[in-house]
Amino acid sequence: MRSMSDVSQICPAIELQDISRAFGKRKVLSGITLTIPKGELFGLLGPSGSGKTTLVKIMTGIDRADSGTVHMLGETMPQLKMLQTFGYMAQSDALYNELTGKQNLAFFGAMFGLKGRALESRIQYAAGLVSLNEHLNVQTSAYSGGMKRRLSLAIALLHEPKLLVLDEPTVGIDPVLRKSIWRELVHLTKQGITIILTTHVMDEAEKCDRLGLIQNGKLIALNTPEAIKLNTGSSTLEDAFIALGERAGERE
Ligand SMILES: Nc1ncnc2c1ncn2[C@@H]1O[C@H](COP(=O)(O)OP(=O)(O)OP(=O)(O)O)[C@@H](O)[C@H]1O
Repeated sequence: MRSMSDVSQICPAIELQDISRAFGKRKVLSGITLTIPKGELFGLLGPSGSGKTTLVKIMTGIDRADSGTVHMLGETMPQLKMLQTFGYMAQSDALYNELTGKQNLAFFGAMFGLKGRALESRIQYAAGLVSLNEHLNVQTSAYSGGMKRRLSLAIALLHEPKLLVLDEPTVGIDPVLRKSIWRELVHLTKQGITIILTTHVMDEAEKCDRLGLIQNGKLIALNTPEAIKLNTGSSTLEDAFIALGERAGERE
C-alpha cells in the first residue's frame, strides 16, 4: 500500500476540477479545470477583475469554491495541515508595522515551527533573496511599498514551501531586483518547487513554463508562451492575449 508521501510524489501540485465561484449574483469563476504539475512555473494572466486572485485563493484554501474540487499534492483542499506545504504572498501586504523586518520574519518563521539556527539561516536566505539584509533592523512602518512587497515575498519563502503561490509578486519592485528575484524563482522550480503566480507583466509571463489566461472567470487559453503566440499568429504575448480575448468575447 502507498504511504501519503508516496502519493504526494506522484500527484500534480494542483488539480482543479470544474471550479465555480460567485459573489452574490456576480459569477466570478466558471467551470475552471486545470492541472499544474510539480516543478512548473505557472503564470495566471487576465484583465483586472477577471478572477485571478479569487482562483489562487481557492487553490490555497483561503477562499472556497461554490462547486468543484481542489487538490494540492493529492490532498483535498482546504486542509489546515497543508499550511506548512505552501507559501502564499497576497496582493496586499500582511505585515506587523510596529515590528522590524527581522521581527516580522522571526514571527512568521516561528509560526511555521522554525527556531534557533534553522530560523536564523532561513531569515538570512530569504532576506538576501530580496536584498533586505541591510534593512532588517528597521521598523516595517518605515519601509517603502516595494520593500514591504519584498518582505512579504521573503515571508512566503521562509519555511521552504513545496509550492509558492504569489499574487503579483513584483509590483513596485525596481527592474534590477525584479530580475534577480526572477532568476531565483526559476532556480527554485529547477529544485522541484512549484510556483504559481499572477502577473500583468508580459516579460514575466514569457519566463513561465505555461500560462493560463482568464477572461470573465473562464480559462480561455492554457499553453506555453511560445505555443500561445504561435496559435494566434502573434509575435508578442500582448498581441496574442488581445487576439484571444477578442475571440472569446465573440463566442460569449
Ligand atoms: N470577497 C469578495 N466579495 C465580493 N466581490 C469580490 C470579492 N472578491 C473578489 N470579488 C470580485 O470578483 C471579481 C474578481 O476579482 P479578483 O480579485 O479575483 O480579480 P483579479 O483578476 O485578481 O483582478 P486584478 O488583476 O485587478 O487583481 C471582481 O469583480 C471583484 O470585485
